[in-house]
Amino acid sequence: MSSSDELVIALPKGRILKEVMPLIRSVGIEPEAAFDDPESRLLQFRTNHPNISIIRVRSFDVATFVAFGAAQLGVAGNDVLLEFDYPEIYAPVDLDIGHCYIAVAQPENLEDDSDPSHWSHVRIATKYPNLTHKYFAAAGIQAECIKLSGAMELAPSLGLCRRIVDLVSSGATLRANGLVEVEKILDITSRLVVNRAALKTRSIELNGWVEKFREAIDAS
Ligand SMILES: Nc1ncnc2c1ncn2[C@@H]1O[C@H](COP(=O)(O)OP(=O)(O)OP(=O)(O)O)[C@@H](O)[C@H]1O
Ligand SMILES: O=P(O)(O)OC[C@H]1O[C@H](OP(=O)(O)OP(=O)(O)O)[C@H](O)[C@@H]1O
Repeated sequence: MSSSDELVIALPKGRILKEVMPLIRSVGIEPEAAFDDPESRLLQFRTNHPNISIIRVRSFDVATFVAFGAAQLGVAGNDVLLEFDYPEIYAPVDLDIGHCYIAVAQPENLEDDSDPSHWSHVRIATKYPNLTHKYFAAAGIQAECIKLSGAMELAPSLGLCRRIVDLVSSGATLRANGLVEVEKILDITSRLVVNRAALKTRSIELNGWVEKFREAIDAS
């Protein structure tokens, strides 16, 4: 499957997929049966539109596939978009799904100064080193980031660092691991993303899909 009029949509395969699929279906895109078969090892799926396929990848990789033009459309959280900050990605529609926020957290029994405005240097475990670095730099604080891919909440109790920057939704993961939120950084939702070059060369087609997603959100 690769011709110049093929449209590839990159979707995140993790927790957000079950919120994404009703939207994909509401704009009239239905993947082939293998998409819902847990035994299937397929990674690219045909749809009811002969020129449209769906790939299912890690949420960070959605941004990379779209930025490099390997996929023309996708769905990604603004956590991922801000972390990469790819100029090639345009994010025109807030899909109003994947609601959570990014926060700084630390052990509830941490004795030192927990007022961020008093810090000059912090060591932080996070999946978002660029975003974390920029956030603290804006406040004149140098952040030394230790990149993890998940389970950040383990880092303080095992002595990797004292603080983490991670996503929070219900707060249950922080609580279960003896951490408390110190500062909220940013609200997060998932966005429809488009490769900017493709938007120029295939503007009627891609703007048409952008409009359909907008209408689906407005109607929901
Ligand atoms: N607890 C949460 N509640 C709501 N949305 C979340 C939550 N955690 C993450 N998200 C959103 O979903 C996206 C994907 O989540 P996450 O990075 O945790 O992936 P995952 O489901 O663990 O899968 P993978 O690591 O394989 O990509 C995040 O980028 C974020 O925008
Ligand atoms: O506030 P809560 O409702 O507990 O949600 C927050 C958790 O959800 C995400 O992790 P996820 O479950 O996706 O696992 P991960 O550690 O692999 O990213 C995030 O990284 C937090 O750990």
